[in-house]
Amino acid sequence: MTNKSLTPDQIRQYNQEGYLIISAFLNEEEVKKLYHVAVDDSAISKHAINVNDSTGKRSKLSLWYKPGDDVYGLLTRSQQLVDSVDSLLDNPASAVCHFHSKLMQKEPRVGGAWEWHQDYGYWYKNEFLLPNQMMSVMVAITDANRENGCLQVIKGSHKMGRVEHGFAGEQVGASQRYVDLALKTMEHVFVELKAGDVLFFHSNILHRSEANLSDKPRWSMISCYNRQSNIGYNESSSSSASITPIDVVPNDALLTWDAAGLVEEGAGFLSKEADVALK
Ligand SMILES: O=C(O)CCC(=O)C(=O)O
Ligand SMILES: [Fe+2]
Repeated sequence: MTNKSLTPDQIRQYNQEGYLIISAFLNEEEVKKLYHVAVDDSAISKHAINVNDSTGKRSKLSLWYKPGDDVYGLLTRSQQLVDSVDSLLDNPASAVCHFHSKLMQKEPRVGGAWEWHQDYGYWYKNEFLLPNQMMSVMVAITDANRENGCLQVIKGSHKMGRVEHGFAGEQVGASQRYVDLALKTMEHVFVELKAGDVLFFHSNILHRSEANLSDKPRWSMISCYNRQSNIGYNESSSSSASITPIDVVPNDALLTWDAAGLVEEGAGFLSKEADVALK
């Protein structure tokens, strides 16, 4: 990680398009550490939730609320990541908080698709009122491309505001009618990332991903951020986490601190039954 602030141009681009890619956000050593810890992490595999797509293909994800002193937490809490988020979220007077993080494990030939949705389509159900104060950050742990099911976005669709969501198999998806209308005038972008690249995206941007039909895994970590000023009134599992300012750590913590995988007790893993948005 470097110590570079986002430029006014990058901030403008995020506001205009609803997403921003920063290439090589992590250096090679950082990616390697993250990857090796992730694939060996027994807490991650033990708490993995299977989510089927509409064709029955299975995606695995592990989700936790409290960013700790493990490698993921140190990345989520790093000065560079938190400062970048701070410069993109609305209401700079209020502190940046962590809503939840998840490790997305799209295994070769198994990893399923994600339907078109807005993350705020879920989070609205948690009764957060202010979508401009929420965002997701995807860190590519492996390369992500068309072959292994990279994320796709509809550029500028965050400006539509929240779209109606309903069930699509086990997942919650955005109204197909509104997706179709958006695609008439807005660009459909495949967000291909190299391991170590980071994608910042607005809580209301429409996004999806295809199944992984390749023989390469597609692993990524997604951290979701919120402002302290944005209360999730129906957010019990993390009631305090999402409005507790992040305990920021230096950028070099990821490499220099003695950090490994997730600690079972501290993280507060999600079980499928417990989540209002997955139900
Ligand atoms: O990992 C992906 O391809 C998309 C996952 C996603 O959008 C989500 O979990 O909200
Ligand atoms: Fe999403």
